[in-house]
Amino acid sequence: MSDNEKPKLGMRAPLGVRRTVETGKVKQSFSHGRSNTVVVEVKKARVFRKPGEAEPVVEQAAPEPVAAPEVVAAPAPVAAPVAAPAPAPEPVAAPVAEPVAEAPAPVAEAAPEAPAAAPAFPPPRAFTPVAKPVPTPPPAPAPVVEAAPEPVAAPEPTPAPKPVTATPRRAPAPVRTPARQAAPARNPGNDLLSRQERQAKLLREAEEARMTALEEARRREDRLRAEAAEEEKRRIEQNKLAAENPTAAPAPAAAPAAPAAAAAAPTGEAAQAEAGADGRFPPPRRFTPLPTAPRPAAKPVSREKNADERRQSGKLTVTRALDDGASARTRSLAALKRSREKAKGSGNSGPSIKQVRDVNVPEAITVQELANRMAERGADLVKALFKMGMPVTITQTIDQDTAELLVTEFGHNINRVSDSDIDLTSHEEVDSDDTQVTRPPVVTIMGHVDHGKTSLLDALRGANVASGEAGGITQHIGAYQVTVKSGNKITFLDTPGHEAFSDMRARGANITDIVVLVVAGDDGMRPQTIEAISHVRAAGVPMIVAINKMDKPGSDASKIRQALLQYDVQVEEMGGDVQDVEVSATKKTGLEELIDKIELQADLLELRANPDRPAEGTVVEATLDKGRGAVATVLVGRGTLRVGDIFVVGAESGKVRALIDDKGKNVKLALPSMPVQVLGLTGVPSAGDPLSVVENEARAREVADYRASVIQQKRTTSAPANLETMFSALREKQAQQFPLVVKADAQGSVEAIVASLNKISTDLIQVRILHSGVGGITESDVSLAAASRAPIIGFNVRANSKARELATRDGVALKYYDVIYDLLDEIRAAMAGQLGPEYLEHVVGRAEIREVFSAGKHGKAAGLLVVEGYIRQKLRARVLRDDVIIYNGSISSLRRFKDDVPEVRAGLECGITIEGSTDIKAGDIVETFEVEERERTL
Ligand SMILES: Nc1nc2c(ncn2[C@@H]2O[C@H](COP(=O)(O)OP(=O)(O)OP(=O)(O)O)[C@@H](O)[C@H]2O)c(=O)[nH]1
Repeated sequence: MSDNEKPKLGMRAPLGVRRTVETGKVKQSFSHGRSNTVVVEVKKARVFRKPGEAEPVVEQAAPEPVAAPEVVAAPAPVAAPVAAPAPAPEPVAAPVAEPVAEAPAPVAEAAPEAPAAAPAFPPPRAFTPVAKPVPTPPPAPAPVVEAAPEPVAAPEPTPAPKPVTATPRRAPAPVRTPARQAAPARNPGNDLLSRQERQAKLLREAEEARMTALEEARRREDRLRAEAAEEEKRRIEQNKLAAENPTAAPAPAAAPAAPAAAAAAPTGEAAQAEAGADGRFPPPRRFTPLPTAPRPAAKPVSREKNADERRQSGKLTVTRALDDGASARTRSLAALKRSREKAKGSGNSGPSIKQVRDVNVPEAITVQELANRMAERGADLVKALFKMGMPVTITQTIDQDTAELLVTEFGHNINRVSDSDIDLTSHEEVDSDDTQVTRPPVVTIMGHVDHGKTSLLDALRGANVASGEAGGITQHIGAYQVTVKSGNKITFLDTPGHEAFSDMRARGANITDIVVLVVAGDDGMRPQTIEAISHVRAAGVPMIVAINKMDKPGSDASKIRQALLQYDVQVEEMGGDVQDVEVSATKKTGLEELIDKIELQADLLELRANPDRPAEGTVVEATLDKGRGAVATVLVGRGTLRVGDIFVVGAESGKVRALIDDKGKNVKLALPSMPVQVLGLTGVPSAGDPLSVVENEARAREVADYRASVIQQKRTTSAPANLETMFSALREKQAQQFPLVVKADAQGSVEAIVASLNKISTDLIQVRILHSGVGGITESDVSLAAASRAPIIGFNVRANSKARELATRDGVALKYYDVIYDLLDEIRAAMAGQLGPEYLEHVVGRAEIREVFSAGKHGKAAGLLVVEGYIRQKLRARVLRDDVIIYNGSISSLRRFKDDVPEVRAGLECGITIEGSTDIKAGDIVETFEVEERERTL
């Protein structure tokens, strides 16, 4: 047919509308049970043919659908055989304005990865998978295209393209035509079904291939790890060898490692390994990086894996949160209980062997403490005691004998301990004569208040302490050492003269060698002079009488000497053996004579002590210093006290931190008879407490603890009940309480104040000391006082700022004193004020009832004869029958011969009515009395 030849009408293909699109749904199955349904459209290429041209038969290449993103991720090798089915039945120039046309590029890229496919089929020029996913689910067009090679991966023979060009093709296909035309299926339904089956099969196979690849990757990783471990091991061995034999060449040892390292490591590291292998320097320590394992698809999920995933993803889901809980789960309570029971069971499994103990039992011990020492249950001991007929509680104290019964009952051994076993006994030791040297005498100045003790001591030591004392009276024991003209030393203790300091005086007398009794020549014997004489006598120490103030015009020494005789003190001038001396502290007369007499007395006493032994002494005074803590003034008795010595003092212990002498100088040591301030105590001891240096801190603590326990026991143990204590307790209950908190600057002051306050107490009101102590007033003192609404007494101490604030807030009265008698006077007045005024009854008249009448609504009227005093209207009256009061009230009316009278005197008769209906009879006595209100004094 020539070109000019026009087509004939009859040969033309009939016109018609044919379906150009085939649609169907494909269900995709993915890992983890996921699936996706994709609507697949199969577009048929529209081919324009010339009339009479035969329709080409092209079979549709299989792999249209597949839009799964998962599949995209599949490793490359899987795609190998993919390109195979690509050959387009028609060499169609791709550029079509449809997304389908973009497909060729990725396909072409995939091709080199599938060399196997290359020789089998010629490379496709334009493979257009005609699958166009209708976006029911999300997949975008791009992944679809990329996915193309993957599903085709299966070496599926079916899609093998048949070059089914039954009719000769026209060479230049019109550009507008689609890439190829899918062959119209003879039976579209069957075709669709078979395609879906194929699709499913392909997917399955792709999944299998992926799993195989993952498995391979895992094996490879394991192999690499094993190699790395082996290499590391080899390297360590090699290093060890090199260390053992440094001369040996490291090269041969390293050699085998090199290739492995090279294989495992990236190129740079491989080079280093080689360098190490040639022996010039030891191979560097290297860690072979391990490839990270790809995420396994469908493995049983382990907890570790979950943790990894959580770490990596950083996403929190409900499942993960729940998993978290599971991973953090600890042992259940039941498991814990079981394990405990098991442990208990195992503990009881063998026959338990009772441990026999040696139990230290003191003279008195609480049941609880004994149980602790025996390692037995307290309840068992109580039960045992109950069986013995002793119903005691666990906190009660039992004696040593009862304790022994219990100890033996429970199969232990008793070890009876007495106080002396724990406490120090060194004070009982006597130093041998050859170790002793002469020591200075300790002289205590005693006497009544204001008789000039401090002034005399001032005069002796050349200082002026008296002027600095509050109120001019001594309130502490001052301790001083004076070097006299002869070069000898004398230690003086100044005691307070006020009556409150009786204990201090007693203490002074007890630790002294000689007492100087100061009596003012112008005043004579006074109460505290007499008390001092008693103390001296009780202490059994010699006395020297110093008659002071002899410069004063009214002073009479002979009068004093005579007065002393009354108290059995016979001075030399009166033919006795007590030395006496006339002095004037202000004029400094008679001082030499006094010193001479002290030295003479000291010589007679032959005072000696061993300085080369652990020191022993007595606390003269103790205070709590703000900066230095507890400070004790100690008079060394024997031995030498040194800085660094460990000591026990009363119930306190410590280590000597510093020693300060009476002039305020730091000294290294204190010899016998020397008074020193000791720093380094754990607490404030009591004045009079003994101080002993011990070998070590443990011993010091042991003794201090023991002494503290004894004090505690004394305080808490109640006195045995008897009638006397019962009544006194009853009296105390009836009496009003006057609570107080006492704080003072020194232990002796506290003691004196508390003793004096207790003396003020009467049957009606009693001082109750809530707390007393040394040191400033603190918040805890205020809190304590506030609880009982008690005032706080500060003697030579003040409250700190916080305590002041607290006191203002809680309304606690802070009372400061520096003179003890001011303190006592004020407290006395306050106590009297709390009691209120007192009422005194004065009986003013007595009358005898002669007759009794009824007085209607006024009660009863009585005819009386006044026998004593007078009877007045409105006076208070009592009716007595046989000396027993049967009525107490007042007289409402008083008449004489029917006339109201204000008063009837003794010897006259009268009539009275008394308030209330009282059974009065003839013969009863009416007593009238007046009540006087008087201010109370204590
Ligand atoms: N004229 C005269 N006055 C003296 C003499 N000695 C002391 N005084 C005075 O007596 C007063 C009391 O003296 P102190 O030394 O404080 O008396 P004290 O015995 O120490 O008193 P307390 O410390 O309270 O026990 C002071 O005013 C002294 O000046 C003296 O020898 N002659």
